[in-house]
Amino acid sequence: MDMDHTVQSNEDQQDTDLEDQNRDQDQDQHGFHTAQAAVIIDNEFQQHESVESSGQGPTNKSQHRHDLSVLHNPIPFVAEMRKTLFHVSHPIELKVEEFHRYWPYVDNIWVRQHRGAAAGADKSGNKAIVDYYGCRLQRATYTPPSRKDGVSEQHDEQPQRKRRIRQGGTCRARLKIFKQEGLVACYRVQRVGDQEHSHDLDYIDKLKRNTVIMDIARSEVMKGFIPSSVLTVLQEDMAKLEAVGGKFLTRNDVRNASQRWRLSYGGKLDVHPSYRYNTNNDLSAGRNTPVEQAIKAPLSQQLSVQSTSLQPLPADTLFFPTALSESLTSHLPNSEQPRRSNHLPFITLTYASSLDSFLSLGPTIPTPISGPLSKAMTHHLRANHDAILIGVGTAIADNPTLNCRIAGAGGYGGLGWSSQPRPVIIDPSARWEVNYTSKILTAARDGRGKGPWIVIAPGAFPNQTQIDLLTAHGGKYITLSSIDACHRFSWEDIFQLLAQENIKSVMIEGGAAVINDLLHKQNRTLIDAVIITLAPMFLGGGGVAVGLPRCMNPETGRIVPALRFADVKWLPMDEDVVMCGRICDEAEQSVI
Ligand SMILES: NC(=O)C1=CN([C@@H]2O[C@H](COP(=O)(O)OP(=O)(O)OC[C@H]3O[C@@H](n4cnc5c(N)ncnc54)[C@H](OP(=O)(O)O)[C@@H]3O)[C@@H](O)[C@H]2O)C=CC1
Ligand SMILES: Nc1nc(O)c(N)c(N[C@@H]2O[C@H](COP(=O)(O)O)[C@@H](O)[C@H]2O)n1
Repeated sequence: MDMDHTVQSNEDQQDTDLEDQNRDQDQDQHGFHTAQAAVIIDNEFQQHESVESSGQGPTNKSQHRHDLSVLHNPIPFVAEMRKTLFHVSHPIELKVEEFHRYWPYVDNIWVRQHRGAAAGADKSGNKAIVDYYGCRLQRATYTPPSRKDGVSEQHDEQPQRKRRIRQGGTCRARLKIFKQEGLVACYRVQRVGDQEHSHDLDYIDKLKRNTVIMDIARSEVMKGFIPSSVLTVLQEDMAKLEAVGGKFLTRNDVRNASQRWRLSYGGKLDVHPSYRYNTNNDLSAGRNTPVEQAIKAPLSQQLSVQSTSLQPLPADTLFFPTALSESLTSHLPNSEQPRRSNHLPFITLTYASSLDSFLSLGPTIPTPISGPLSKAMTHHLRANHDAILIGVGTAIADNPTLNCRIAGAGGYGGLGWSSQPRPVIIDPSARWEVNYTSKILTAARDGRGKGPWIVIAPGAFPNQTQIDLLTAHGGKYITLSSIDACHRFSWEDIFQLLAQENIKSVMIEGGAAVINDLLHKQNRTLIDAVIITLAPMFLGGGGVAVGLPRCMNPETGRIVPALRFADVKWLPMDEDVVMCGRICDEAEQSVI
């Protein structure tokens, strides 16, 4: 790794890691002591100086990235995000926009130490840099300058603050962040070394507040409100405040966050209106300040306007009940059940069928079969597999997205590409004309899915535009050389190829040719689980059907069922029913 230059982080320059202890007693009615306030320039304030107005009066307009709306309409899963980015127990890929959205919630934990250039560039020549971070508690204990005769060396004329010195050098947790440019730009956050934090998240939240909390506090005070009343309002919904990291927010924090603004603001501060209304304690009775006049709209109205800047879950987000997901666990890749092969990925065969065993009305007619709940179940399955595989017939017929749209997956409230499976398309002749508008690429571009891998045979030559397009979206063509005289890959070779690409589980979605081939006697031993949705409908003749050839017992000459599943569970899902099962062993099958 080439570390060619060192950059001192903002946090390092600004963070004194000292907290005020004794300014509570001697404060004026505005919640701070003017003389003391002049001494202390808060580091968070400096960080956000650029966004604060230099104007003298309070403002009703949000000039902060984070204001009260962030607290009332938090970004989805914010508490989980903070935990994830505290532990970083596995590498996390984040979209650039996501990184900038989430990082301010954890910038009290991690302090940037230095920056380097990551080795090389990707095939498109896109450069990458790498930033190294350490836990805030990694730095040495800070000792303030010694005092002579009770007078500070730095601010002889100023009264002294009582300061708490935190013990440094106690935590060795470190991480690095690769910042990769390109069409699908990505920040990869991963741990350096194997040292865990020596403390929990609360511990660091108690020591230092993150940027979001300080922004919220500052933005409310800058509307002209007394810091202590702002604190009360922020603490009204402790669960929400805790979720964003503000469990230990103090009145001093609120004062510190707004210190510079208050010094430049000559006017009178007022009690926060929500404080007054909620406590039924009209502290500002009889006053009708300009600030109060300016903020006539109910808080809920102010919030609904501001919340447009937040990112709600996409409209197509799906939810799957926990109780049902627990019922499926026994047939999912991480179950205790031994797998068929240890060197191949866990293989789940899944599809939705009508009562007459059709997958669609016709080879080129996309056909909704699953109801809303079983559709959500399919996406739950997608979330639980590393890859999702289809034949090229399905890619051409359906122009599918092949992503996971369950709440909590990457792009649906989750971090980066978490729970997003890798789409794999078996296309020996490279006949799928993937283009910029293909849904699968649109999803990859939007960070709602991964770029597809297309498995082709030697002699298939996708054009250079398609190759470049796939690469730019994080996908690729993979040539599988072992193809038989009928231009077919063996399924074992396909799964081996995916295992080499570090795929540990594959969900086979269809279409009919793929399903029928895999259910065939010679291939079914590769399947670990079968999850089939049955919908209450007949599609009628002409559909694309799942079926097996007639089967005869060679010893008796009698016709027997072609296949019966074992370890079966039927799960009703609204109007549909889902069957989970496994393939019986050969011996068990012959008993049928
Ligand atoms: N209801 C449901 O759950 C689902 C429904 N569907 C429906 O299924 C239909 C599509 O099914 P279908 O037409 O059978 O197409 P498939 O999606 O099964 O694709 C079949 C093609 O994939 C390639 N292929 C498959 N297996 C292999 C192999 N082992 N080696 C090499 N190539 C292979 C072949 O391409 P080539 O011909 O180029 O050699 C083959 O013709 C669509 O109508 C779709 O809507 C699809 C998925 C799920
Ligand atoms: N589970 C299920 N139920 C249905 O009713 C279906 N039609 C399918 N089809 C499969 O899902 C793909 C579409 O996925 P996106 O919604 O575009 O992500 C389609 O291509 C089939 O593989 N599946």
